[in-house]
Formats: sequence, C-alpha cells, structure tokens
Amino acid sequence: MKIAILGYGVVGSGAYEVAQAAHNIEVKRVLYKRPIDELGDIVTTEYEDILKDEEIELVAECIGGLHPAYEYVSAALKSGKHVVTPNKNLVAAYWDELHDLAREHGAEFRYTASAGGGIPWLFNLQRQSRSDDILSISGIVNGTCNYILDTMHNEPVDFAEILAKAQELGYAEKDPTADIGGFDTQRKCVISANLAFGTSISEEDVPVFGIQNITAGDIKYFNEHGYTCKLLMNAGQTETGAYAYVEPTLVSRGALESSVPANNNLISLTGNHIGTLSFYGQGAGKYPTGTSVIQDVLDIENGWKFSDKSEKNDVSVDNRLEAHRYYIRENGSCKITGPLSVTEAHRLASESSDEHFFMAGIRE
Ligand SMILES: NC(=O)C1=CN([C@@H]2O[C@H](COP(=O)(O)OP(=O)(O)OC[C@H]3O[C@@H](n4cnc5c(N)ncnc54)[C@H](OP(=O)(O)O)[C@@H]3O)[C@@H](O)[C@H]2O)C=CC1
Ligand SMILES: N[C@@H](CC=O)C(=O)O
Repeated sequence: MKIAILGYGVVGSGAYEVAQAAHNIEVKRVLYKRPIDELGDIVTTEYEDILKDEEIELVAECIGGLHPAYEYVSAALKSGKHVVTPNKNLVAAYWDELHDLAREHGAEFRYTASAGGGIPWLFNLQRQSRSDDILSISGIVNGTCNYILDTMHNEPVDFAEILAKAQELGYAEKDPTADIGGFDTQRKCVISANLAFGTSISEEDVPVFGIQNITAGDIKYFNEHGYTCKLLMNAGQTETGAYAYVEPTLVSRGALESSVPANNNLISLTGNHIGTLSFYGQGAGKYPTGTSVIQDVLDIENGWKFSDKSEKNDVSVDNRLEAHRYYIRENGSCKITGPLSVTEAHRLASESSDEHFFMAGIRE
C-alpha cells in the first residue's frame, strides 16, 4: 500500500522510520513545510500532490492541532483515501463528522495512537465492545503528566524544570498547557468513552482539573500518608446515562496505577463479561506513537474492519452522583473532605479565588 505522511515532527518522523521496516507499505509522499535532506524528492509542500495522487490509498495525518488537519483529513476521506491519525484534538472535536465522512466514502478512519500512544488501547477497547457491554474505563493516559508526577514523588524537582525535560523528550504537546491542564486527558477520555459506550459525548461534557498547581508540599503530604498522585480519566455507565471526568487522584501504594513510572500509561476497561482488562506501556514518544500509527496502517492494509455502528446511544453525562473524598489545598491550608460529588468538587475549584488552588480525588 502506498501512503503519505503529513508532518515530520516527533510522530511523523517516528512513523516514517517504523514504516521502513514494515512489509507492504511504501511512504510515497511526506508533506512538510520545507525540504528534508534525507528524504529527497518524496517531500512536498503541496497537499494537492497527495490528494490528487490516485496511487496513494492512505493518509497518515501527523501535523496535530485542528487546522489545517481537519481540512486535510476531510478532503482525504471525501476522495476515498483511508486516514490514520494520532491527533486527539481533531478526533475528539470532529467525532461524528469524520466518522460519517469515512462511512459515506467507504474509507477507514483509525486513530489508535490518539489515546495511549504506543498502547493498542483503543484497538482493544473497540474489539472488546463488539461482544461485551463496557461498564467503565479509567486510567493514566498522559505520558507527560505521569513523567512529572512520578519524578516529583521520587526526587525534589522543580515543576517547570521537569516539564521542560518532558518537552525535550518529545512527550509534551506543542502547547504543554494541554498536558498539565488535563485537556489532553479530557480528549482521550472523550474518544475512549465514545468507543466504549457507542456514543458521541464531547469535551464540554467532561469536567477537567489538571496538575499545574501541584507543589512539592502536596507530594510530601501524599508520600507521608501512603498515597501516590496520578492524573486519571474516568468514565462509566450509570442507570441514567454516564459519568465522565478528569482529575488528579490519590491512589494507595498497592494500586496498579501507583507503580506506573515515567512516560508510561495504564488504562483499564471493565466489561460485563470480560471483567477488568488493563493495558500498560509507553503513552508518548516518537517510536511508541509512530509504531501505533503504522499498526493502524497495517490493519487497514490487511483489510481488518471494525463495524462502525452508525446508530448512536444518546448518553448524557451527569457527575452529580459520583462522589468520593477529596484532598483540597486552598489559601495555604489543606484538608481532606468528606464524600463530595464530582460536580460539587469541580464547582469549588472553578469558583475558588485562590489561583494556586489544588485538589485531588481520593480513590477508596
Ligand atoms: N508526541 C507524542 O508523543 C504524541 C503525539 N500525539 C499527537 O500527534 C500529533 C503530532 O504530534 P507531534 O509529532 O508530537 O508534534 P510535532 O510538533 O513534533 O510535529 C508536527 C509536525 O507537523 C509539521 N506541520 C505543522 N503544520 C504543517 C503543515 N501545514 N504542513 C506540513 N507540516 C506541518 C510541523 O512542522 P514545524 O515543526 O516546522 O512546525 C511538525 O514537523 C499531535 O496531534 C499530537 O497530539 C499523539 C500521541 C503521542
Ligand atoms: N502529550 C501527550 C502525547 C501523547 O498523546 C502525552 O504526554 O501523553
């Protein structure tokens, strides 16, 4: 299969290199803003060169962001080309539209790398959902935040310094606010929940609280009380719809999540029949993510199709009945609350006048 890769940054260059070792794939074109010496004349600055090339059956969009990624991906699907992307911004924001376009034009639209980086999480979630009722999903899905929190738990480091290191290692988003503010995790939660529950919730449905205000003092308190702090996504079915939220969470030292080091992710699903399945591995970085992109390409090349259900479950998110205790630090003093609903805790966070406010849910 002849393919084109759009963008040649961390993931695009990783995908290109991994593709060299994959049988049956030829990278015919790479779209980039300027020449790339080692790639020679396969590089183009004109997307039309790719779109109009009938030999190119698949476009791997690795530019990131919403525009022009959206325009490029839509045009590829409309012309019947398959699309693979690690771009969670795009997938979460245009969920219905891009799936509809793919279905209308008989193209495959796959985005395994958009949540879990190198882990075949979405692939297996979708696979499991064919024969099971997925009751809940949860986990660590941001490599940058896990790298920061893991390092802070183990050594006295400055937050800004360790974030800069995560950027240097290629884990962070172009604007790392997306990582530390929890928005990247929120998008991955949207994508995972939509696949799990066959629905189309959006980013606005998922309240988010990030880790940008965590301090060495908070971590010291957690270490002394036997807790590890992780940024988790959570979503599940309820009798009336679903809950879904993202927040720093204190887990006990014995919990699986507690021992997840560096840029790794740990993501779990609980199905009615299968019980709980957990997936672990590198959630960010050039080769893990590049590999995941090329695995999707190979699945399409092999003719593997997931039946994309066109009928949707209309699920509404309500976090009012989802309650647990919280660690809250406000205006310099910290406390452990009694059970608070997620709705109430996130309201407190958004209404606090303390710009350094921090909270973390406590998993019992
Ligand atoms: N890094 C990671 O570990 C992971 C990233 N992702 C996702 O993968 C996507 C790519 O991320 P990443 O590779 O890290 O980002 P990078 O910024 O490293 O790469 C993006 C590349 O696209 C190029 N580019 C931007 N706009 C255009 C354009 N209009 N035409 C041609 N090239 C363009 C950029 O060029 P220039 O540098 O010159 O601006 C850059 O080379 C994002 O959606 C990200 O969220 C998903 C999982 C993991
Ligand atoms: N910035 C993201 C990259 C992968 O999705 C992360 O740190 O997980």
